[in-house]
Amino acid sequence: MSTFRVRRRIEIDAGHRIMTHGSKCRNLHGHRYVVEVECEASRLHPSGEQTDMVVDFGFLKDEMMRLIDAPCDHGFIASAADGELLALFAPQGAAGWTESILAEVKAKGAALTTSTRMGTKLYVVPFQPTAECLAKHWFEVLVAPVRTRSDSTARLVAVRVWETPNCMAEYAPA
Ligand SMILES: Nc1nc2c(c(=O)[nH]1)N=C([C@H](O)[C@H](O)COP(=O)(O)OP(=O)(O)OP(=O)(O)O)CN2
Repeated sequence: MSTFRVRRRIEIDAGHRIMTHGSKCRNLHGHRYVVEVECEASRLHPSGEQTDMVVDFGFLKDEMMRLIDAPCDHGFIASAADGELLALFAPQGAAGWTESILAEVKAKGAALTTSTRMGTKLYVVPFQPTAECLAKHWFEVLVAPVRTRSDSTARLVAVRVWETPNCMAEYAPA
């Protein structure tokens, strides 16, 4: 049986910190993240606007921009467990702000807000924002849209996240 594979990348700029890191990554810092998705199919579309494709690269870009770039580019990605960091973003005098963010993370798997002390973009996730965990998170948010946009032809098989040109993590469930 044949297998066709396609890959699509986007790049975003975002801040984060790894609060448990034993060294420099405890500091607030940023990366120009490269995020790559890989999809495969055993057959190409036989007809329609995606004829002879696994999935239109443009459709992959649309979904990556909607689900990764829009919430995270030029934002800060924070762990819901990083109370000291969330306190920096909490608006002064806004009682219950942290609790409502944590409730949204629990209900939806992540929370996006610009209602922060400086009005800046904050994306809160229920894990430490390592490259490994971000790859898994973005896999989970993209798996259904890839299926839908490809009319069930393409299957998302891997998400890769580069923090630097030299450091990459991959999530590819068995
Ligand atoms: N397995 C992982 N290790 C580390 C992660 C991670 O997400 N997964 N993250 C970090 C830090 O966020 C750090 O910014 C990147 O690590 P490091 O290689 O130490 O950074 P450099 O700036 O030295 O990278 P260069 O490519 O050499 O410029 C740490 N570890």
